[in-house]
Amino acid sequence: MASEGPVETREWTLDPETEYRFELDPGTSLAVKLIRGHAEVFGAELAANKPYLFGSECKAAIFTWRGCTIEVTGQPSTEYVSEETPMAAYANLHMAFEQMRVRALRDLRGSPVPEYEREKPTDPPRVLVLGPENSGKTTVCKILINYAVRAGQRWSPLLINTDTSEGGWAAPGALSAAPVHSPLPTCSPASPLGSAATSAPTALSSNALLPLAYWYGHAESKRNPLLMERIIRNLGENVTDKFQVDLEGRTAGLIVDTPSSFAAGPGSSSDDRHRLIKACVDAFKINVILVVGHEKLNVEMQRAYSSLLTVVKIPKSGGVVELDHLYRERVHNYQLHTYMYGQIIPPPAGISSASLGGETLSDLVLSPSSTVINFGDLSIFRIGAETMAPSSALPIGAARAVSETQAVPIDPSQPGSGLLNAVLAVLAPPVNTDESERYDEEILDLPISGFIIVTNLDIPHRKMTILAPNQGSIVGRTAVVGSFEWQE
Ligand SMILES: Nc1ncnc2c1ncn2[C@@H]1O[C@H](COP(=O)(O)OP(=O)(O)OP(=O)(O)O)[C@@H](O)[C@H]1O
Repeated sequence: MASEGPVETREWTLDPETEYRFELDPGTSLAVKLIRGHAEVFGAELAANKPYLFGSECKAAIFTWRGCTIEVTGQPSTEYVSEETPMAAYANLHMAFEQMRVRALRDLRGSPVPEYEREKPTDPPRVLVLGPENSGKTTVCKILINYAVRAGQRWSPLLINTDTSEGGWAAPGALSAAPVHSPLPTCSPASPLGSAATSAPTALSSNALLPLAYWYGHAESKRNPLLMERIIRNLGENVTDKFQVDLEGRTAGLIVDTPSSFAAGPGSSSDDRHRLIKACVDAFKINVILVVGHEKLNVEMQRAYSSLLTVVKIPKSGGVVELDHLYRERVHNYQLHTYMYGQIIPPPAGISSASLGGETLSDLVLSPSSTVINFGDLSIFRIGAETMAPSSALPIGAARAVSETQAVPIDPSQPGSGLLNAVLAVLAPPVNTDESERYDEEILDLPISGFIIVTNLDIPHRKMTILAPNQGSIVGRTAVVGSFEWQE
């Protein structure tokens, strides 16, 4: 029940197993303080008496298992309390995964196993989350990861993001993986998974994550399924290598978030979808598929995989908000700006100090550097044809002029190079000295070391201005352009 307080501050008292849901308009923010009881945001526990800030266009829920009182400052465009949440089902899932982790760790350490558990498998959970658009896949991933991190063993599960329309910890267009050591805060659409040390390792403290990221370059996975598949397999190889040396880390398992196009939707061919799901299942050695609220997909997955792994249909939350195309474009811009400039959320009136998922606000302001370089300082490529239509848009049987996984060099001095205001991923230097592998092939398999923006092209003087998160030299490096455009 809401009660009127001083300027725009209201108290909400929540019954057990209910949640306060809110949506914010562009340019507004909301501070939430827990006054009594216990509460969490997508599985991350709120500390008492500390204002948590939620930024522009955020949509989230404060859930409580046993009841609580919260104080809310700011004016959401929508706010209400819901008594119907799927949290009990998600908590049961978490418990099942927890048992799998404990069995895996016990097996690794050679600890005694109770009689009734002897026959049970000792594999940790490696979970693929599938579902249609706006079904709450990312939210389910966050909740399950946060519960694992908070559990007795303080596991650090790997969270793998294959949804390139969401930046994960890098920028939109990237696929990434990172072990999560502390709960993921849910603060703003600009950093859907919270802070990561992608642009400024020193500026971010306890929550800093160092993701491994690969550049796909587009928001839609159906645009270049071959490249997507190759990147998934690359990520998988890295995860396998990591687990081979980090045996205890392996017992925490992993959770893979996927784009909605893996589930269904216009323009995504059934063959491509199944190939990409299969690529994830193979690459990450998936043993559980979660299908969020989609009967048909659940039946499809049961048919294809039930003999190999466990397929579970889980309920969709009624709180998940439908995000339209324009919202998603705005989020891409927020994410790119956050990567360069950090996250600056003006707190609502009446809140002087607030934290954003555990980080104080000043920690989150970054200062990128703008430098002028020569055209020849950077080798720039595009993967696949210049104007790549989705496969489904090509006439049946039509072959592409340029292979989808061919790295095509771009000459910045050519008019129409498409580089002005383009977002470029600077790749890690190649480690492969094997002469037999062509360099333009190898480019596809190099991880991202950072992102830059071309803010000016001076063709007569063969120079370009680059916005980069730091002043490190990029001379001699290789960069790949995608289809994202920087907007001031
Ligand atoms: N219980 C809830 N209450 C309020 N908002 C919620 C709730 N659950 C999820 N949301 C919000 O709904 C939006 C969509 O959720 P989410 O990103 O998890 O869906 P998705 O299926 O991953 O989306 P996509 O279609 O991009 O793959 C997000 O902004 C999320 O914060």
